[in-house]
Amino acid sequence: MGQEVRYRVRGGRPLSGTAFIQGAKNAVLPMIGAALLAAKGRTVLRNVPVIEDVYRSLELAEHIGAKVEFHEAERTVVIDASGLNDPELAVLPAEIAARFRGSVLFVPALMHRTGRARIEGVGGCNLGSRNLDFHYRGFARLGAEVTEDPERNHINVEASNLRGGRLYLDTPSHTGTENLIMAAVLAPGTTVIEHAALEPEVLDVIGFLSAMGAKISGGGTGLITVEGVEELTAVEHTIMSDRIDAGVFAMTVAATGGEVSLVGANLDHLGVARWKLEQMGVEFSQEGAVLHVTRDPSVPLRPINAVTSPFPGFATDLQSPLMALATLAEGESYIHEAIYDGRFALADELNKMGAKIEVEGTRAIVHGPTDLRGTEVIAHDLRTGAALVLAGLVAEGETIVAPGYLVDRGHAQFATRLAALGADVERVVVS
Ligand SMILES: CC(=O)N[C@H]1[C@@H](OP(=O)(O)OP(=O)(O)OC[C@H]2O[C@@H](n3ccc(=O)[nH]c3=O)[C@H](O)[C@@H]2O)O[C@H](CO)[C@@H](O)[C@@H]1O
Ligand SMILES: C=C(OP(=O)(O)O)C(=O)O
Repeated sequence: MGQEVRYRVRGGRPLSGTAFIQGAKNAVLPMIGAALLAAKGRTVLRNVPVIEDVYRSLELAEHIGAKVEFHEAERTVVIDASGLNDPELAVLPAEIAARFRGSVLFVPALMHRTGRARIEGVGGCNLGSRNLDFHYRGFARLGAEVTEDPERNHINVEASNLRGGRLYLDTPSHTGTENLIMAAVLAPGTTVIEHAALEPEVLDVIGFLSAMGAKISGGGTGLITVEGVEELTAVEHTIMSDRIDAGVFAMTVAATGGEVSLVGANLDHLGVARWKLEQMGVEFSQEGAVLHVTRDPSVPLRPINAVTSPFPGFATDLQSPLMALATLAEGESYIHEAIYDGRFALADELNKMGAKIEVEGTRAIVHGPTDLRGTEVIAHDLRTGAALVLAGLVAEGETIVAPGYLVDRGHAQFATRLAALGADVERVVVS
């Protein structure tokens, strides 16, 4: 039997001090995929979060022929993709690819560098249905042949002759936008993508690709135009800070009370989450690249209504910690999950801790305030895990959150960074 990671949390301490916000998971994963588009040279990525999804992504890059170095102490990744040209290796095997969502972001590099790709599985958080039809339909409109092998559950992509085309997304898919841009950057001619995502990570990826020599305009407007170029160059890039990590830390301070400085956090990147937290009683002040978060524990938190939507709307990835926070607010909070049809697994876990949450379809009513009690709870996905750690920090007694691997997928040194603020939390490895 392998090792299992758990988070052991004891509640009751206010937080204070400084937390360092990690580099963005949802920016580094597409950038590792984008680095593979450079046929020569070495790409250097800085401010890389030391998280499980990055390890999986680098394993996958090596598997298809790239050379990678992860200098963890320096949070720096070096990628040499000059060896990525063997069509026999153009396979994303389920044992790696099915463990994280970002594996789908390797398809454009495989299409351009080897002319083909076989996808044996794509993972990610289990949040209900998570289709990839926008990606595959877009690749097909650029000239790829995409076929499904339903018996083996594989997708085969043949892409010897990609060219620009007119593309659209039914909804502004985050990785869908990144993937279609990456498929277009080396395709001769002009590509136009309508209804593109506006997330800050998408803009960071566009900045990275542009530094590599790609010609992309319209980032942040919803209508992106890409002029295909012949080659891209390996460059150095510093990953933006992770707005979801920042949001989780801000909500944790909101829960425990206290005063914390978040180094690298950008209030503008929180979108509507900023206004919702302010309505609940959190105070923010941005001082250059440091965000101060304060919550007076003697003033009760106010309840909230929130509906998740693409940026700058309330981020679905912050919906779980918001639900945990709402259990402490004085009154009823209403949460509508409008991105995913299965992202309320947290409610039952919080109810085990004494919360009173009713779920009907994609809507939840949180009846607060409740006194949470520590117990053993299940992290069904990455943000459920983080939200349960948050709940544990205000619960009476001890809370055990497992499997911790899911938290480690997206939050680097989570326990260490919380403990530096005074929290009683440990990451425990059991065999
Ligand atoms: C690695 C990464 O960046 N992950 C983020 C990314 O996921 P991801 O890019 O997978 O999320 P999308 O924006 O694509 O998904 C949004 C919605 O569109 C649907 N859809 C998407 C693509 C498609 O081809 N067909 C389709 O129907 C999905 O099922 C979902 O309901 O954005 C999500 C929404 O902000 C975040 O929760 C994830 O943290
Ligand atoms: C849903 C998430 O990630 P992924 O898309 O990588 O599963 C997340 O980060 O909360």
